[in-house]
Amino acid sequence: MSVAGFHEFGDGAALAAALADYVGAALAARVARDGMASLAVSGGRTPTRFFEALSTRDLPWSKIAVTLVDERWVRESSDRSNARLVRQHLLINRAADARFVPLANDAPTPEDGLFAVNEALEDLAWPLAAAVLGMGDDGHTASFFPNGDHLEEAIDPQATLGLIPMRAPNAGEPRITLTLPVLLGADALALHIEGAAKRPVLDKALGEGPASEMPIRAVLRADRPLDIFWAP
Ligand SMILES: O=C1O[C@H](COP(=O)(O)O)[C@@H](O)[C@H](O)[C@H]1O
Repeated sequence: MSVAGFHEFGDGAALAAALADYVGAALAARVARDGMASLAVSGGRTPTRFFEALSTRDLPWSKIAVTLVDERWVRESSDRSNARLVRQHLLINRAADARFVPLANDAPTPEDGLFAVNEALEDLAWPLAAAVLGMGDDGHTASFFPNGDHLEEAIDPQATLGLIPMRAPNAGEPRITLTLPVLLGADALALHIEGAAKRPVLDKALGEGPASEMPIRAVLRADRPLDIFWAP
């Protein structure tokens, strides 16, 4: 286990400010070194406050590209779209100058759209400067779902594909997700968890058991530093 820091906050606002500082520092360092930087963020319900805090940070946003760690294969008009969340809550204020590379397109399935998404991702500065993961109540992260049809490939530390479709009983719609090695390659890797109900889920994930049962374990057990940001 390689948790570099467990950062606990009294509320989501304090967490959002600290996580924005953490991600902002990683982005600024990469732009200073390479002239450009990439950030991959999670969707779902949790990141809204963090996105809004990050959007106000004084960063060289025109040199920063934002993408997602995973996406539901829905149109951006759907309120299930992670891209929609990013556009509404992150690509605003100062961050409106950032370039956004979504993980979904108009193709009918993730398999049909995969090639075009991969092509778009090629333009990003790799490895990621920062990746921010979330965690679902079932212990999934990104779209690494229990019983996912491509879970084994997605969480293989030696995975050769960087992006993979995923279908799972509890995933809702078909998904697309960055794979474990791409996420672990980020300069800064954060796990953002909010809500008292998720604390026992995290504690269970930190215990013994297979990663297939709680795929977040693949990240928690990886041989690289991970910073956990938690608030009740
Ligand atoms: O479906 C997803 O869920 C997870 C967790 O979301 P939350 O609503 O419990 O915060 C999220 O990290 C992932 O990006 C998203 O696609």
